Amino acid sequence: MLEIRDLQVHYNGITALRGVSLDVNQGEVVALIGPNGAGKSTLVNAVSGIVSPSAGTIAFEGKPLHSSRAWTISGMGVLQVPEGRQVFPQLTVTENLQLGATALRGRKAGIPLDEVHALFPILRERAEQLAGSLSGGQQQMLAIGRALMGSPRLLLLDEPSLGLAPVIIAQVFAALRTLKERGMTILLIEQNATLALDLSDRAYILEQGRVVMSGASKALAADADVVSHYLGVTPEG
Ligand SMILES: Nc1ncnc2c1ncn2[C@@H]1O[C@H](COP(=O)(O)OP(=O)(O)OP(=O)(O)O)[C@@H](O)[C@H]1O
Repeated sequence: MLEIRDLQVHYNGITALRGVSLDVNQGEVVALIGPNGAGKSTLVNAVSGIVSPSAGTIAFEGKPLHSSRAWTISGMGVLQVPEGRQVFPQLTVTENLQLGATALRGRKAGIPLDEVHALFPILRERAEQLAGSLSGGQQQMLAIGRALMGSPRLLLLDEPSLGLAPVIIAQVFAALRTLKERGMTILLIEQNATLALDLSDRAYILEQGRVVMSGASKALAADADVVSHYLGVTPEG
């Protein structure tokens, strides 16, 4: 569904991606893990058209994306939940959700508001509250709900656990698991490799702009090198 080949991105002389190739198949959850500055956000920002690659190709269902604008890409159903949520603080929860539906642009609405409310009941309870007054966890749920209102064919999630308490992370990831069980295709960036490998089918590990390892998430989670480098514990521990 998504095919990335030899992708390179530079920012004013800084090389962020040095030839990354990656695939996401329909119905898969694919995780992208790696340390700070590895290039994870750059990769999803290139997919969604926020940054322009200097070389390489990105194709979604066979159609090239690498020279398309963000507006065109979101209209194709490639929808991003950005790092740091970025909800509209002066709009209500419901208004934020309604804005998400503008990404449909003629495509059929697949996920009605009721379903978003069922997934995140707090968004119904706080429907008329300004988004800026929500807690970080509630804003994360709103940011995911907003993307769902655009009926994503590919959902890009950038660090959904960032800055959240463990109990809230568990709620967010339970909702993501429900989406996965319904067959949603997801590319998930996570610094918390344990969470990412637990949810995903396959994963890529990025370091300094390169893929250093990839494979089935279960196999990676059982690999001693991955455990000691990325899961924050020693193989014995
Ligand atoms: N707008 C920008 N201008 C200049 N350099 C940038 C810009 N955005 C990212 N970089 C640099 O590109 C590299 C990759 O950054 P990126 O944010 O993609 O990494 P990341 O793996 O997502 O890390 P993080 O978890 O910290 O977001 C880093 O060296 C970063 O400093």
